[in-house]
Amino acid sequence: MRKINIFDTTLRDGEQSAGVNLNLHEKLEIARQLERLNVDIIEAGFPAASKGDFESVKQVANIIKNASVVGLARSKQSDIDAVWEAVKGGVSPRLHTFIATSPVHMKYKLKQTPEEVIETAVSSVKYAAKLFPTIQWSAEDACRSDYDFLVKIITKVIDAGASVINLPDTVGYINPKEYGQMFAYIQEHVPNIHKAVLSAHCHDDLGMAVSNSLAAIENGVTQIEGTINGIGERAGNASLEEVAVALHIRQDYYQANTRLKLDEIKRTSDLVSKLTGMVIPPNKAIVGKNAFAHESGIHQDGVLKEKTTYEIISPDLVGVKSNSMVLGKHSGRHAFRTHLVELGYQLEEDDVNRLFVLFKELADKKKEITEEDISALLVEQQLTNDEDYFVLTALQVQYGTNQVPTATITLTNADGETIQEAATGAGSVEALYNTLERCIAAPIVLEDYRIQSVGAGRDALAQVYVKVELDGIVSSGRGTAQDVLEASAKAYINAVNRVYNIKNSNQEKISIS
Ligand SMILES: CC(=O)SCCNC(=O)CCNC(=O)[C@H](O)C(C)(C)COP(=O)(O)OP(=O)(O)OC[C@H]1O[C@@H](n2cnc3c(N)ncnc32)[C@H](O)[C@@H]1OP(=O)(O)O
Ligand SMILES: CC(C)C(=O)C(=O)O
Repeated sequence: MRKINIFDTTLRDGEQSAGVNLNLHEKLEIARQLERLNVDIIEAGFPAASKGDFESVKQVANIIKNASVVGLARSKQSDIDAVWEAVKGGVSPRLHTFIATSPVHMKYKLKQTPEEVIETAVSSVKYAAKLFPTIQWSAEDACRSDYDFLVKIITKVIDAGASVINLPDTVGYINPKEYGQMFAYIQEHVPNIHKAVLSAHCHDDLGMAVSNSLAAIENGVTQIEGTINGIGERAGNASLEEVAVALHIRQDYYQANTRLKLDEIKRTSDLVSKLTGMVIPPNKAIVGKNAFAHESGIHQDGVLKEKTTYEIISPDLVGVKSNSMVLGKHSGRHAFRTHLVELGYQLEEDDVNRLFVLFKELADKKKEITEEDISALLVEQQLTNDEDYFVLTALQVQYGTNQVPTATITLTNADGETIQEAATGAGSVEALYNTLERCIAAPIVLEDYRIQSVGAGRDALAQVYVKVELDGIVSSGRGTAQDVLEASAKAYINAVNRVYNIKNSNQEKISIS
């Protein structure tokens, strides 16, 4: 059985999904869960991109003990230095550096000749080799590159010190047969390729990212890069849970496996979905709500007689629980704490106590509290170290079938001042958002609004995700409440607060001495 290393880039390429921006606490929470899932490598960010990115890579490197933490860098000394400063405190620091190798990227983007690109790549790997024990080098847009040019540059970067060679399908263009052939060609023609681990990194523009990753494995690749739930730039990356479960279920065919604890998959997927606001489609393989639901009579009959008639994956395998314990207003601190641990959260006693108070408040309003409610509560209350520039103090919305909806809102700003405004709209949510825009006194464009219920039942919590644009910065926000309008207001304010936090963290680009 060949061992396949899993390189998780949820925190880097995953965060490149339009509208997703995770704060430091959220990144640390995801990193801890990735460690529980047992991924081999965590790409925690691009340290040269901003002070915030630098800090989060650094903190992830400091807390993760069972995976190698890597940062991304262009072929530039300042980017490489930023990665080193961020990851050097980690147990197994790594660099991931890249340069584009396709004719279109070299000519129009980099404005370099192929020979100059080789020179840039080799000199940056040589420079990095003085700092890093492990260097991964990627040929950006490898799949649209000339294969003989790839042979030439790969041979030279391995000689310069790279020990992992990644050939990404940056634009999601290739198909499985071609991707396999490309890796076969490289192994046949690069004389020193035995000194390097081969890695695949696929995008899903044509819906082939997972198939391409599996084809790469069939052709000698031993490292797969991807993200949880397949999030990422444009149509996303290869979904790691799909790759890992495909290898497990079809070991007979692939003769390869990962180290992942597959029963941590569902929890990881839920956490990433909640924190990024990227909702999982119900029919998504492995982690979708319907992935284990048998709907039609003939299927149900078959499953009742023998599960394997229609079930190739057991829900338990990936951590999907059929029976979740229900908490209510009579539950005590022990049951609550046990529940948090089962959900994978290790919190300080003070945080447990603080959340317990909120849990009791919710339990007074809601008959049964499910795991989903607790996760929503946690995500809402726990994972924010952002500064609150605006806090919702009071909210009133008037709505009647023959009346213009009107909202009145009171906010408190960072200086402790009270702001009160009222405005109308075509509907209640529009009235609410027109009023909030007045309170914040800045032009805010609402780019996306999504609402879903947390769990089932009439008293289910409402969870709202919004995407707003303010001063050229796009940010997502979320809010949870029993009332949909309160959840809508909270999500909007959360997104605006995040814009101000991003503006602050971007003001100063890091400079490493
Ligand atoms: C395929 C991928 O996913 S690559 C990773 C994508 N991730 C990101 O871009 C992270 C977020 N990015 C950022 O914050 C910014 O783009 C920064 C800080 C990295 C750079 O910002 P800026 O200095 O303002 O440059 P900008 O982004 O406008 O342009 C990129 C520059 O890097 C150059 N560049 C691109 N890739 C590379 C590379 N691998 N090596 C060296 N230079 C590169 C471009 O040619 C361009 O150079 P130019 O200014 O001389 O034309
Ligand atoms: C930096 C590289 C690996 C990348 O993200 C891509 O090419 O898609």
